[in-house]
Amino acid sequence: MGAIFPVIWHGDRVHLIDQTRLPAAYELKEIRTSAEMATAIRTMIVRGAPAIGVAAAFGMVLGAQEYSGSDRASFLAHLEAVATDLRQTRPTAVNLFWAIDRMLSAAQAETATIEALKDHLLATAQAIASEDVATCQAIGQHGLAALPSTPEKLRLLTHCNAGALATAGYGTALGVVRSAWRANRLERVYADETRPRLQGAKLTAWECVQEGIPVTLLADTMAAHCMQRGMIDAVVVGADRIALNGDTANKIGTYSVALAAQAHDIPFFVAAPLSTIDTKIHTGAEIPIEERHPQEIYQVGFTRIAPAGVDFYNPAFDVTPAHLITGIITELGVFAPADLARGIGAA
Ligand SMILES: CSC[C@H]1O[C@H](OP(=O)(O)O)[C@H](O)[C@@H]1O
Repeated sequence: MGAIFPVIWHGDRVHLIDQTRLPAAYELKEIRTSAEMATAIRTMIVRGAPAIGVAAAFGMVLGAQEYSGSDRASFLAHLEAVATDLRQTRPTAVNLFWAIDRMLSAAQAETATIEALKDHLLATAQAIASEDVATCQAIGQHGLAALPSTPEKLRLLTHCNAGALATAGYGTALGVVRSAWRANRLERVYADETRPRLQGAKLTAWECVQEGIPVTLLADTMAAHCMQRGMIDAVVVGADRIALNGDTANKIGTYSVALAAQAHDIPFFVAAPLSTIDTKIHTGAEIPIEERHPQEIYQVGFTRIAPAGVDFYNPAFDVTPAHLITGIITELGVFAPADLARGIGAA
């Protein structure tokens, strides 16, 4: 298999890799309406912060296609309604809101006709996607330069899936992995399975196998043990929202990995595009944490693993405080958390 692109524009509709079917089956889900795109994001057919933003951008294009009138004001009102639906799909990944806002800004363009404006919206969504692939490749290169210089071939641990499937292509944390592999600087990836949705087992392991990258799958409880045994040289994870002080929201369990990395003096990197940095918030305490259905915890496949009468708590993300993060790898370069705001020109 060649490069992986989870969101593909196809004439007048979108084809999504159905990530709920991997690794058992590689299936494309056809999305023809903005409502179908909202459902696809909410049900994690497409997931991953940048990928959610790209999907929402094309959801706005589909929404524009659904308008058949000729009045600009009512067209813009229709787009705002579509944006509201898409905004309500998932609360944590700021890329979703960044992409929707960029599409609404594009809708303010002065064009001769509504049809020309629809074309402009499509071009904007396509730009968001192509820019994200280039951004991930830049993150990969900056991340490669930031990794420990020894050993020659590194053993990297990652959590969840911050790969091509979680972006427009190439990946953020897995973008660093891909760049290290292609530079002959990688021995193997240790992938946390990442309960409850198992993105590590189902998606990261799949991406590594597709690319021939040696990968060891770990139960989430094993990361600290592997660090204690000297099996891990560095940790690289993705992000869903980063505050200006560097506090980072990422998949649940990331904070635990960061604590273990600090305890064993192992570098812990966050890889994310600038579109993941929320310049409106100063600390991680302001990041909304999505809570998902308890069934994700009490059911594995078709098997219920907990008795009735049990309460559940299912936060999809946690916040790693900036002091546990060695560096934040962006397309502009790698920043210590304390330098992030100044580094991106937001100070
Ligand atoms: C490229 S960052 C992807 C980021 O999003 C994932 O969350 P989800 O699978 O729930 O969308 C996870 O936090 C990844 O690190």
